[in-house]
Amino acid sequence: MDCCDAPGLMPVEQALTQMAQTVSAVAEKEQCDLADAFDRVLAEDVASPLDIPPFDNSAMDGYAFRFTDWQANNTMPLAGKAMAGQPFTGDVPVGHCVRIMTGAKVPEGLDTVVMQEKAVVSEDGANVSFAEVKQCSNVRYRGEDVKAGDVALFAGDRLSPRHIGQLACLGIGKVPVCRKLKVAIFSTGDELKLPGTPLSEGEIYDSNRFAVKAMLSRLPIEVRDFGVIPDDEAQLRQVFADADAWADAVISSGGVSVGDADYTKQILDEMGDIGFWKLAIKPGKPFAFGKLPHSQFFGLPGNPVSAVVTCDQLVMPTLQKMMGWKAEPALGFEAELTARLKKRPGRKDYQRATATLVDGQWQVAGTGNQGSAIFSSMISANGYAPLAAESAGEEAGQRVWFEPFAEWLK
Ligand SMILES: Nc1nc2c(c(=O)[nH]1)N[C@H]1C(S)=C(S)[C@@H](COP(=O)(O)OP(=O)(O)OC[C@H]3O[C@@H](n4cnc5c(N)ncnc54)[C@H](O)[C@@H]3O)O[C@H]1N2
Ligand code: MOO
Repeated sequence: MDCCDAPGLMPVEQALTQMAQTVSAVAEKEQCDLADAFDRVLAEDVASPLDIPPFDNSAMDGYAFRFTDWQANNTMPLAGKAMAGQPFTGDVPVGHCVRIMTGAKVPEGLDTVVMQEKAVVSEDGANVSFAEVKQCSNVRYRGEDVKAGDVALFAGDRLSPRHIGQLACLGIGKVPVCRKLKVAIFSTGDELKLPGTPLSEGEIYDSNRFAVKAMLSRLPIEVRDFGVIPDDEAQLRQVFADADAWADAVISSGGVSVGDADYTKQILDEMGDIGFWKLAIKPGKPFAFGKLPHSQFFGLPGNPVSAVVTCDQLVMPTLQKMMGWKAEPALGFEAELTARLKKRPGRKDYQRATATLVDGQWQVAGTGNQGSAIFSSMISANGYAPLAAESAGEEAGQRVWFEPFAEWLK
């Protein structure tokens, strides 16, 4: 399908759908200690092995008794103590109350707890009176949070601190997780130098590999970095083969355009299948997706902003699916634009933008020069104002959609 004024270019949404349909989730599972499970992707539904809470317990520090005993006599002798972890043992005699702490098991047969602030203790400490009592108050019942057998967490959940807390509540020490995805990365280009080394004329620093590696490191992914590969067809072919033999996904940057040293397309064509090569996205039109003999291939454009934005918008959602992670769509909101955003119709444009809260209202402004080599446009931004392919720019005062940067860009 062509995209309006960008003939021959596939729309972003179509590309995302095609990629999602092409890839599948890693099949291998492993058992992981709870202590190491943070950030991993759950491979199976987890049903609770027990009721949570496992026993009726007190929600307050106070006194427990039978409501009917209190109705008979609102002053009751103390029969003993129930502490968290040290339950009251034996039977509570009729007409008696028990001193109880928050989290302590409510003794057998008792049904009501009154907080200590609402109790009056006799001078000798032997009796306690309660003026006002609501039946069954301040008791947390067995299974009221999660019942044994209920599915508490689902296959495809990425284990956040909240999920880790839930697994711990359930007493689960070993967690079934998906194997970590293996992703190989490399940059291509004779002009690229390692940061920290001096530049000769015509050279620049390799920024894409570092940015992409940092993004991948935010997810449960094993990254293998093949470094910078010069514009040499034979070397490039060897790296493609080595990366493919090891990885589930290979991500290169540079060499996907039409320049004399842009060998990537030719190699992918020979070794595997090209899914698509050009998209109606800005920045990042020459973005490649394809299949190598063993792995999926993503070819990021060389320009640094294009590389980061296409990795963020196209590669990361596809890797999420490969990781087995059933991720939610990105959150966003509408906000007022404070200055014009320039754009030509044709490609969906991920304008780097800053959202600011002014007098309780969100306002959005672009970050200036949106050139695909202007990396500083990423730095003052805290998200995107994505403009639809057909948009011819947006005026100040209009409301635009704003998407905060995903966790891996922060
Ligand atoms: N005749 C045409 N020329 C170009 C087109 C086109 O359609 N026709 N597309 C332009 C667009 S859009 C982009 S984006 C780039 C993509 O080019 P490549 O992916 O082939 O990348 P290179 O040519 O290797 O590099 C482009 C640019 O980016 C710099 N670069 C490359 N790798 C890195 C890196 N790892 N870190 C930092 N900077 C990098 C490189 O030095 C170039 O300046 O093509 C346009 N040209
Ligand atoms: O990918 Mo290019 O972003 O349009 O410079």
